[in-house]
Amino acid sequence: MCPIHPDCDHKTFNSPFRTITGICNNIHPPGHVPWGLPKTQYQRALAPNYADGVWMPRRAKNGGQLPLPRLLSLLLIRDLDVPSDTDTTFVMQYGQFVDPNGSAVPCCTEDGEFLEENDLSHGKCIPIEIPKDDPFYAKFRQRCMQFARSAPACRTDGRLGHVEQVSRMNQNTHFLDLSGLYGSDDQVAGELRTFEKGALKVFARKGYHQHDMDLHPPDNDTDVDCALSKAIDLTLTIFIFDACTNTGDNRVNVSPYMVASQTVFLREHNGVAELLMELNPHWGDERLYQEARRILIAQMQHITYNEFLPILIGRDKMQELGLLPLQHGFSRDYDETVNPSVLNEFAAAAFRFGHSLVPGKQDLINQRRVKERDILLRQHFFKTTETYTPGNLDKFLIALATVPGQRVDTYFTEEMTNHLFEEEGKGFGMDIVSLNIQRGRDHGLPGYNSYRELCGLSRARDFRDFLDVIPPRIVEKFESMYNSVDDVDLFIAGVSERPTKGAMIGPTFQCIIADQFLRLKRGDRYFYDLGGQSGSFTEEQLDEIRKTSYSRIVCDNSFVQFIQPLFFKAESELNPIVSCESFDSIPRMNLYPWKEIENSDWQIAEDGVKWAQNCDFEGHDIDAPLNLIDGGQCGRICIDTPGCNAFWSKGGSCSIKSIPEGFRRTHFIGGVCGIIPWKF
Ligand code: HEM
Repeated sequence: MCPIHPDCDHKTFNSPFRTITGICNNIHPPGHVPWGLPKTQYQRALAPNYADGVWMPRRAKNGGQLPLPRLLSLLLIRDLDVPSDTDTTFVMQYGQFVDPNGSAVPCCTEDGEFLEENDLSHGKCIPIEIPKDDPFYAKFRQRCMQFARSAPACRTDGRLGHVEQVSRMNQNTHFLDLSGLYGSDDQVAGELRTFEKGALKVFARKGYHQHDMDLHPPDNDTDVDCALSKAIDLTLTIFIFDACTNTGDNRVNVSPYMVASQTVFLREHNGVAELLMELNPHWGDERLYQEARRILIAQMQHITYNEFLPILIGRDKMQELGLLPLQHGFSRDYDETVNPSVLNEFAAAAFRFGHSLVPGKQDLINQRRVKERDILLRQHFFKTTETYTPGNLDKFLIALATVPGQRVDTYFTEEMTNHLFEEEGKGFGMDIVSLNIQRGRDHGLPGYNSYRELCGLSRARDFRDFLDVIPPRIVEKFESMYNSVDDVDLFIAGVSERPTKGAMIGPTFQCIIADQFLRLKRGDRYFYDLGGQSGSFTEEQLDEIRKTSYSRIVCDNSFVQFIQPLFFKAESELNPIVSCESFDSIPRMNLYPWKEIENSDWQIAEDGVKWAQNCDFEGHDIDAPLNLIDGGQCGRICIDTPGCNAFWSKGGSCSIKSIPEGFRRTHFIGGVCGIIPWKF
């Protein structure tokens, strides 16, 4: 049975707060599946290419087999350290963090052989064949690498036809909404909350500065295989039976770097909720939680578009698509016809560029910038124990800002290509490159050549036509492996492209990723800098949000004392290491614009906006929308006129362009900007 999604009611639609599941973000016709909800299908940039037109993985153009993914990986991928001159390891880590997006199906025998056909009757397996003479796996006698097909999604159009996927991993909403921190369904979201003072649950350590030592609470009930903890801190071993942390998304446990980068957001949420309570003692838990969540999501979106994307896709591309954040005022970019859902090409290929950046070791670097030690990735997949040792989280954070990042290329660490998710004592794991290539075929992604055309490059007729963006030594190998230029897999060709000027990635991945982030902006009615919406901030609030940087979040939520203002960029003359106390260099958001005037008539109900039944307002002569003010009063709100000189009055007009004496500027429900008499 396909899930039935409730239609959106008026109240939720007009709430200043986005829902946990993403429902009500888009306007959608009754009966249609709303866009961007958890466990709904990816959308596609190009129609799929399945061997049978429905679900069979893609085959070569001549109907034959495509080259074995592991052979491609062996031939094309090397483990070489190619550090970036300009960027830090954090670019990699943040990518994994924003990536907007079951039980394991056994597809191989315990001994690494293929299961009998009969045992594969569930049809979910397309295990990856390992060549007999594989230079690595042969010594372990492995011929079969686990690979379960992604689950088919219920099609949102309710029609029969080719299969669309709902990823095994992507249980989140499609939006950039920190669902990894807050959860994507109401039950999980509830489990993560304390229901007191708007706070999220933490594993609190006593005796330290408040929040600075809080960690994600341990989770003993997770479906990922987290190793038993041997936490060094004795007080911890009492509580932690299992080293998994409980968050909105289990993937946070994948490595200590990932845990460290998310923990600061957890602490930031609780810090913001606490400050909001000081400013607005009359707010209850729900209001504090929702407001803090709204601010946190805005901060994350700002960091993504202001700090991360310009490095990844380049400023020119951002400029071309109008993706660079505004310096002042509101954006008007929301377009209800834009589907924000994640593109299949993005999830199954392009955004996996990050796997090329993953370092083989994760470092612990202290405040004096001295490396204390490093840990090998293969020993730390899903083992977050290291982050529980006091002081280590700060050391991982400093390492993320200090160790040069890798480049996007065909150099991948062996930790990912031979030892991915290695179990203790086995000596081998899986190969991410093989998985990614196989995943693209599983999802029926057309070959690289089709995406070249989509992205404005010429459609290749001959392998030599790839030379415009791919180095000759790789093109030669493609030619030796693939029968036709149309057969080349998107993932492997994408990471092989030379980066576009000013970007980290080549033109094809750049085009797919840029399109995705355009959709995530234009298709999100709650995007942080959007004006005129129920979820809009006031201009003053927005100015504060724009001060956010990842460095400030780290400074405020860890013991890190010195950092460069641009966390994603290596330390340099223009980006020198400064004290966290230096608010000129690393500005801090001020929450004062969230202070609400206290007057019973104006209070916002706990659950957001409380609308009255009718609003019949006589004699309106200006084009300000009629609105119902909380408490049931009928009035008029001018929506963000330039300079925020809007005016609300019970019976007057809305045409006043400057703030008259005796009035002050404030914000109303839903973040609409206006002015009110001082006496309020
Ligand atoms: C320690 C680091 C990482 C590990 C161990 C890891 C591992 C994995 C694995 C095993 C998969 C599923 C492969 C499959 O069966 O199809 C996956 C998917 C993916 N990874 Fe990573 N990854 C890491 C870092 C990253 C980074 C840095 C990025 C991006 C910058 C990234 C982006 C993605 C995306 C977009 C997917 C597809 C998700 C989906 O289908 O919903 N990963 N990763």
